[in-house]
Amino acid sequence: MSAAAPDSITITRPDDWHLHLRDGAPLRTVVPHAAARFGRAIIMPNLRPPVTSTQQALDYRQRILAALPAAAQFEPLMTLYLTDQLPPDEIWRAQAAGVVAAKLYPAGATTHSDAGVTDLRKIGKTLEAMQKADMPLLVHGEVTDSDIDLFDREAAFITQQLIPLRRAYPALRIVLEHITTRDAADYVQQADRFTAATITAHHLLYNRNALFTGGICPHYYCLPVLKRETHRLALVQAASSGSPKFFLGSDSAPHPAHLKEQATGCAGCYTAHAAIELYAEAFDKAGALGRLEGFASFHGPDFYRLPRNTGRITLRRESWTPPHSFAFGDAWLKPLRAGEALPWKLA
Ligand SMILES: NC(=O)N[C@@H](CC(=O)O)C(=O)O
Ligand SMILES: [Zn+2]
Ligand SMILES: [Zn+2]
Repeated sequence: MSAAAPDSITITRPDDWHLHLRDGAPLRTVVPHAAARFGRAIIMPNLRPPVTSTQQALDYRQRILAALPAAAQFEPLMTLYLTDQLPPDEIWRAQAAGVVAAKLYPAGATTHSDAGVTDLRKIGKTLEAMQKADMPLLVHGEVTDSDIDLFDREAAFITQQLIPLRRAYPALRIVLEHITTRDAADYVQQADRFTAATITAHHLLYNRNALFTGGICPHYYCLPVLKRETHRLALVQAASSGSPKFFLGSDSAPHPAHLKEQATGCAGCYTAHAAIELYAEAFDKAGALGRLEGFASFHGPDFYRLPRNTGRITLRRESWTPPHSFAFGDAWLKPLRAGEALPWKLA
């Protein structure tokens, strides 16, 4: 085939800069999926109870490592969950112990965010410590105000919260996580070098029609929710632009199928079983496979100031079909594209 549409692509081993692994028995399903693809992953701290101390992060890290297959080489990069009460000292303790970032969940914005921050003014001292320690702040960027339309909550967060935050802590490295709108892509693109964003595979592949095609489809429901096509196109453009501000964060967020399929189904799409394959599909569709390596393997470590991985992975243009479910502790997990063919396969 021509160079424009190769049948295989070999790239530096990628990393996942936004990943939910959960805890307990489900780790045995989720951790091997991530470790087969990625060298490292930023592990989200929204457990119940949340990971709010250095010791909890270190203990959680051990449980993740214990769930790794024998030959796997995978480094979980741990994060702290910010609350109104997190003492600034904890930032220094965490950094000394190798915790790489802290996560801002506006209280009530998403899954397991009830212990999150109720008002940014309450965590000023902690943010100051982070800026001084040069520890990145990871942000779920949605306002929680019920007066704001659900589809506008990311754009409102940028104007109401992020721009003032950016101004108040100019040297704080901020990652706007899982961006879903043209507004966010434009904001990050024009922001300074201390600001970056992650983009999920599902937001590159789908618009909000996926939620309602043929009936309500809870396995496409995540937060921030899928947006209209113009936004998806802006995300594809940002991800494949070559800009170092955008990098891979799958936001693979497993929930037992019965909790997604009930009357109030919970938010989160599971993609860890095929994450890099789904990104390859999105980049291929955009005619931008040549830009996948920068997005998946270089821009993240460069922003986090970590070395790039040295190993490589190969993806082949070869159809395969993810199973209908995976065991998930005592329950079942339904992966994205369950039972539907994917065009790219990990060699
Ligand atoms: N993305 C989601 O829809 N859900 C995530 C939380 C989050 O990343 O906001 C989860 O933990 O389930
Ligand atoms: Zn989030
Ligand atoms: Zn997430």
